[in-house]
Amino acid sequence: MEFSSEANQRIARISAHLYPPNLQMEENSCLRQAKCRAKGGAAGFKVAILGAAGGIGQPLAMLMKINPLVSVLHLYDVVNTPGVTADISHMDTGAVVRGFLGQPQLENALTGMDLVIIPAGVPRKPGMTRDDLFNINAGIVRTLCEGIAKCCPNATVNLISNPVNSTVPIAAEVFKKAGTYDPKKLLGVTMLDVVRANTFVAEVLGLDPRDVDVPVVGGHAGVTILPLLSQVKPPCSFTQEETEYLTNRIQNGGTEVVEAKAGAGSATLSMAYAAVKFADACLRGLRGDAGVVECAFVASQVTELPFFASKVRLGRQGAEEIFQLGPLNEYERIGLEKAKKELAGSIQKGISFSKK
Ligand SMILES: NC(=O)c1ccc[n+]([C@@H]2O[C@H](COP(=O)([O-])OP(=O)(O)OC[C@H]3O[C@@H](n4cnc5c(N)ncnc54)[C@H](O)[C@@H]3O)[C@@H](O)[C@H]2O)c1
Ligand SMILES: O=C(O)C[C@H](O)C(=O)O
Repeated sequence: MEFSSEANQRIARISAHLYPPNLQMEENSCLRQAKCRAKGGAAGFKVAILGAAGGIGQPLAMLMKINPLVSVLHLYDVVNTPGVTADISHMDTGAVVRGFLGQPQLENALTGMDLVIIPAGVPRKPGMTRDDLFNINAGIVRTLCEGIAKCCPNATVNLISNPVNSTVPIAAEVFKKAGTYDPKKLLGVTMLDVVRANTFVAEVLGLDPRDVDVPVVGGHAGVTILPLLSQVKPPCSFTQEETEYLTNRIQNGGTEVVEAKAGAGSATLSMAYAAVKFADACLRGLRGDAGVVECAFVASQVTELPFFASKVRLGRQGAEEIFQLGPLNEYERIGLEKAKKELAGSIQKGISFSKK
């Protein structure tokens, strides 16, 4: 195919803008021509996924490519991003997709981002707790957050990597050290607990899960996952047996998947769904939509602990309002004490790691 020299210059200009040399995947002039003429990516937010080639990262990337609020999607991982990027980039939706491979490309992946979603790190195998992932994932999260502090200090961060109860405090310490910490913009993703709670409660009530809203507070591991079944919408009541069954199933939903996968990892597909639901809420908040409320693990004064998951209102500044827990029944009050005890240790572990 022949192009006029004027057209070639235009292609080169736009291509250089979209794909600076150090970001370029292999491409030929026909491909550049296609990029030149492609529409999309005009209005919207710039989103990076760190750990984009993983079990969560890939379906998450696919779902974010469909999200009309996203104009630019950066996919970063230490392996396999060229393939994932090529694959996702063929989807005929508006977001422009760029791939970044390995630490030397981290800064380019992050520069200019509005929202950074982090599912990077190792998942559990049967018999492990989330805390068993600490030794590997703490360092990964620290490095990635150092990059965020340097390249997109105003971005909202959705942190998925486990143990969330410790990785969020680690991220906060990194940002404090860099002088960029905005507690409203650092959100630990506990949406999967809400998604599971809605599903399991709907099963018991015989309802459509889309009509059910269960607040889940505390943190994201075992007894720190505290569903407030007394506050379910639509209003309903449960027998003691149902309350115990539901609380136990919601708290152990992650382990249920880890055991079913039998060594092949933990929840990825439901997590990608939950991550996109949460990221979409963050983007709607950033856009200025009113009344966007979801649960998240954030810096908090709801309890005496420095971090706690509860309902938050998402706005232009991130988690602009953090809601109190509301009235708890006796069962939930006992659960809250257990949750706080375990959470205190996990939070401290994250803070101590960062201060070493
Ligand atoms: N918050 C939640 O509700 C929730 C739910 C499910 C899983 N998780 C956690 O999410 C994490 C990822 O799970 P997964 O199933 O996708 O694991 P995975 O192993 O399939 O994918 C992780 C990806 O992270 C990448 N990675 C590793 N080190 C990296 C680094 N330094 N920089 C960038 N990328 C890096 C890997 O190459 C891999 O592609 C785990 O820690 C898991 O426990 C959290
Ligand atoms: O259980 C895990 O290890 C992964 C995740 O935290 C989950 O809740 O599914």
